[in-house]
Amino acid sequence: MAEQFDAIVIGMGPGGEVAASRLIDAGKRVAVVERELIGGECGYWACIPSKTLLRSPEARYESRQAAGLAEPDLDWPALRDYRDAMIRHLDDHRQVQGYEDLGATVVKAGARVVGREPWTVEAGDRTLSAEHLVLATGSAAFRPPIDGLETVDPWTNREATTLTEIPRRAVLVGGSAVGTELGHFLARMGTRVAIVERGPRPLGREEPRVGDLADWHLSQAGVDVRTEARVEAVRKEVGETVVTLDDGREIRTDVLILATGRVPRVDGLGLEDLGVPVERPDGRAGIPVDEHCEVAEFPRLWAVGDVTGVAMFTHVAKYQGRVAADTILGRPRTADYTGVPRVVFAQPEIAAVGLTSEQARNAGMDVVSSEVDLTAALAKPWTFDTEPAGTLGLVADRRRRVLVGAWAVSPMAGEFIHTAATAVRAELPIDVLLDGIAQFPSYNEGFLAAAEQLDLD
Ligand SMILES: Cc1cc2nc3c(=O)[nH]c(=O)nc-3n(C[C@H](O)[C@H](O)[C@H](O)COP(=O)(O)OP(=O)(O)OC[C@H]3O[C@@H](n4cnc5c(N)ncnc54)[C@H](O)[C@@H]3O)c2cc1C
Ligand SMILES: NC(=O)c1ccc[n+]([C@@H]2O[C@H](COP(=O)([O-])OP(=O)(O)OC[C@H]3O[C@@H](n4cnc5c(N)ncnc54)[C@H](O)[C@@H]3O)[C@@H](O)[C@H]2O)c1
Repeated sequence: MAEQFDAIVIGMGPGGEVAASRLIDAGKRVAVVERELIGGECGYWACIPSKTLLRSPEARYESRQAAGLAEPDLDWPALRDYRDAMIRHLDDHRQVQGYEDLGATVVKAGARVVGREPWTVEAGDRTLSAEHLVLATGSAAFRPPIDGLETVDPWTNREATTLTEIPRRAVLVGGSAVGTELGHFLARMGTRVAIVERGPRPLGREEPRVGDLADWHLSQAGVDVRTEARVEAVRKEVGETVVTLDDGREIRTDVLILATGRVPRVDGLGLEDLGVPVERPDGRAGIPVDEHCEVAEFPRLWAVGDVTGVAMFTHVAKYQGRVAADTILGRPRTADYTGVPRVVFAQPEIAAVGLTSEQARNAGMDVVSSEVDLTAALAKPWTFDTEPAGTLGLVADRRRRVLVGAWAVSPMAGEFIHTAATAVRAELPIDVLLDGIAQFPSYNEGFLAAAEQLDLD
């Protein structure tokens, strides 16, 4: 006999947690099913450990840039211990207890969907059924077809973010967000790092200028960035791994790290048997959802987070969790992704929002763009760093006189990009930006400087 609920949530990463919490708060009977750890990839093997690890080498480097400061020592065992505390020593019993205390049923097992009307799920030795089913199963590291890959025990984000010793040498395959962040971390910790990226520059989805600046800063950190290069084969030799590139060159390393993207986790969920699509209209993997995060033609089936393939960020997973839960609760919300910030926690931070110039042109806009060297335009970089760097760019639609995109490669870019995120989302008239009064001295003043460079007439 199935246990009855108002809603079942499969997968308790940030997307599932937000959806479940909102439904529980509203008094719904909720079952949550998690096969690993409540908190998901983000909490244990992605955002939390990576940002914790990045902070200490970043602060050490920043101390070199602040006048009159001596560089502090970095105590790796202490940083590692703090990282372990931040990932709760890979133990979620408090989270399980927390949800049970709130009245939810927690099932720690892999879930499989076996029926609809009502949605029926098997998890471990239990059968659960509910009117609403929320799929929040996230994504897993993509393993590219490389000869010999499995013979060299490659790391994914999981081994990299829970590392216990700093490797002497590392080759990162892929130079996007994961490759750039791990590249900075390892290089600043003393690892000899190479990044092998098949595209012409790192961070290929961003404005080309952003990729070029990312490349420059990685090189400054000592990373050997190889672009338009692919790893063809890898093999083990005594005590090391040999990486062969498509041009025949070889790199010798201690660890090979895959940073080649992620695939939505849909395997084993039983969705195909029920006819639920697991491919988006553009052919990419992911459960296609409408603007309420509901799966078309499958009423009361919802999907949130990485499994939707919309944008693989924790803040998007959480947003979709809010949209789906509120819609389930009878307060329909429509998801809008125009103002999603994209921050790579490199040094300095790399942040973007909205469209690139090319995307804006492809959308038929009358595109104007501008770029300012923040060190030439502002006082803040100089009060902050003795050897400052910082660049900010804007993309605007001349016809509507609104900002449609922005990017920055600068200290604190991950914070001040939110000014642009709000402007893009709200279609704030550029004239308001031009009449803006930002705090002096701040990086935010850069938006006025860059807006004044836009050729709007
Ligand atoms: C190295 C790295 C760093 C990152 N840093 C950032 C960052 O700084 N900021 C940011 O916004 N994003 C970051 N991301 C992306 C972020 O981690 C993801 O976007 C986020 O975790 C997605 O949340 P989610 O809830 O969709 O899925 P997940 O966090 O993947 O959680 C899904 C959960 O579902 C469970 N599950 C899967 N299948 C089943 C099943 N059949 N039955 C039961 N349970 C199941 C899994 O065990 C997992 O706990 C990073 C990613 C990586 C790899
Ligand atoms: N700070 C953050 O918000 C943050 C941090 C890390 C990851 N993430 C998210 O996690 C997801 C995964 O990130 P990611 O960097 O792993 O993936 P990605 O999909 O962003 O990029 C993968 C990169 O690997 C390259 N690549 C793929 N196969 C290759 C091959 N065989 N040889 C050489 N290069 C190859 C691609 O060209 C691309 O540049 C992304 O959606 C990202 O936004 C976010």
